[in-house]
Amino acid sequence: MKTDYKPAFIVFEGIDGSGKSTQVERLSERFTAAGIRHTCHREPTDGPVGQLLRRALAKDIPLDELTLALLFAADRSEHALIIQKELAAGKTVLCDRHLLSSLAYNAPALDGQWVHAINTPIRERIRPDITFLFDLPAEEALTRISARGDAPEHYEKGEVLQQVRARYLHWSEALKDPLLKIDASLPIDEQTDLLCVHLKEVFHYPL
Ligand SMILES: Nc1ncnc2c1ncn2[C@@H]1O[C@H](COP(=O)(O)OP(=O)(O)OP(=O)(O)O)[C@@H](O)[C@H]1O
Ligand SMILES: Cc1cn([C@H]2C[C@H](O)[C@@H](COP(=O)(O)O)O2)c(=O)[nH]c1=O
Repeated sequence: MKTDYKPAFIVFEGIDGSGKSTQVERLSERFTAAGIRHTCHREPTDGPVGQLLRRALAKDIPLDELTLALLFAADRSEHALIIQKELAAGKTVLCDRHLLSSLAYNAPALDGQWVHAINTPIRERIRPDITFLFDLPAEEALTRISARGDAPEHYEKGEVLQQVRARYLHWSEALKDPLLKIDASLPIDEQTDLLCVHLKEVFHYPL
């Protein structure tokens, strides 16, 4: 069995409540147990632009869709520089959301090609080696979100998440980046096993 893996940029995507953060945490635990050096990231980031975005998502400050799309790209631009450094230092990067989120969420009011265009310089800096897309019907995601007990954020509404899910499926084909769609209704451990099998078979991670 080959185990000569090189550090990869691994992205987790899907609608709110689809289970991304849970899987980042589970995969991180498996990586730690296997001695794989890695770091966990998320977008929006915890940097200055990301913090502003989190306030807008929590409905603390009103920002329109154009401003949000520009801020998500700005936050990602800074983030790409950090990710490049982590990879160069030999660490695998697990990232909760990246470009596909902008295409899925920020394109309804705006032209999808324009959202793609403002992110193109970032794509030239960094591209995911693999994206795991956690696919779940919006109603199931909303049930999970309300069970979590947090106040619903800016995009956490049934009709919005239904459209976001459809745009995820469209853009995941259109981008042509390496992507594995996961049935997010499966039990948590079963999904983590699927991720590990893929990373072992395709990227030779010692999992
Ligand atoms: N496979 C699963 N089956 C049932 N419940 C799950 C599953 N995966 C995660 N959950 C639960 O669903 C809720 C949402 O999961 P999680 O926070 O990981 O989703 P998320 O995609 O990161 O959400 P968000 O984008 O809103 O932050 C959590 O309470 C989590 O424990
Ligand atoms: C990166 C990114 C995110 N969003 C949206 C998607 C979610 O509703 C929130 C982030 O919340 P999470 O609990 O951390 O998943 O932000 C977006 O609209 N565009 C983006 O580029």
